[in-house]
Amino acid sequence: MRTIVEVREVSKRYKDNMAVDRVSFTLEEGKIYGMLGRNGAGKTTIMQLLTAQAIPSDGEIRLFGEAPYENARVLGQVCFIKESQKYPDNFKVADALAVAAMFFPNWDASYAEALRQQYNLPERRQIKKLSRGMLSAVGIIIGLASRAPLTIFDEPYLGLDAVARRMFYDQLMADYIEHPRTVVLSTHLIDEVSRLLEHVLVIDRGRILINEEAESLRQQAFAVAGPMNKVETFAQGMKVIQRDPLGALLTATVLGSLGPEQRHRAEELGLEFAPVSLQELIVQLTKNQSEGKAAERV
Ligand SMILES: Nc1ncnc2c1ncn2[C@@H]1O[C@H](COP(=O)(O)OP(=O)(O)OP(=O)(O)O)[C@@H](O)[C@H]1O
Repeated sequence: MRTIVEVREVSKRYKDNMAVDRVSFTLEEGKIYGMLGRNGAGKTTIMQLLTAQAIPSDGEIRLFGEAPYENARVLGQVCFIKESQKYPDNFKVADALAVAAMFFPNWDASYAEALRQQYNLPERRQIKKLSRGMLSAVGIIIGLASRAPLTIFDEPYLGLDAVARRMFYDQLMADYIEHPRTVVLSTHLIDEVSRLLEHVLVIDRGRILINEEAESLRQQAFAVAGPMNKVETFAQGMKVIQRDPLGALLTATVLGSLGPEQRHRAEELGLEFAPVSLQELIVQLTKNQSEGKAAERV
């Protein structure tokens, strides 16, 4: 797979605050990445650096093999949808879509129109008069219909209800399958998007804590469910990272990979395996790793 983004030892300093601290990673063509992390971790700053909206204090960024700054050829291939997008004061929905159509070479006008109708966005309504959720829908439509080879969504769902968010995830998946491209999704709603993510980048205090395929992350834990006492017997001596009781039943999430011996023991006890929550796993790994890193720094 072709590498389309290379970030080498990049830092961004705001006065005495290191928002991004010597970060290196690559993004490959045709993959969906999750950029995850706590508030203030540095995710938006990294996305601004990638899209040339901020300049690194140190290090180097290459997009499609070139430096992105003031490089129209590169920036036409990148679509960055951010939560705080500003539009000119009297812009209508139709104007925002018309400008996007001019900017993005792969723009699909009929797809944009179909999405506009699905999200019930009145074409002639001024953007400043849209509700919060409708404003997010404008960003989502532009992000999807741009079909940009690198599309970045920074928490694109603010104000969207659960039905509309679900619509976005389904549309993203369907359109990505037909038109593969690289997508970066930054979100706090990890469980909602976890089925979409192929690769996970977890940022913590300006550094990368986890840079791993989602599938291999999922294999780092398993969940086992059944009568409470039997689950506890099974899990003795294991690292249980979460216990979800439901009446007399318990689902325990255990860190570690599931071997044939454990599978056999679980079967003997009549226990079942359940899917692991990526969100819970990331919370736990983040906790472990940042505690480890804090200890290293002492
Ligand atoms: N323009 C700026 N000037 C000064 N400090 C900034 C600026 N932009 C970001 N920061 C600081 O950089 C750090 C990282 O912020 P950033 O917005 O990248 O985090 P984030 O991971 O996107 O957070 P959230 O999930 O809350 O959106 C924070 O400490 C923030 O206060």
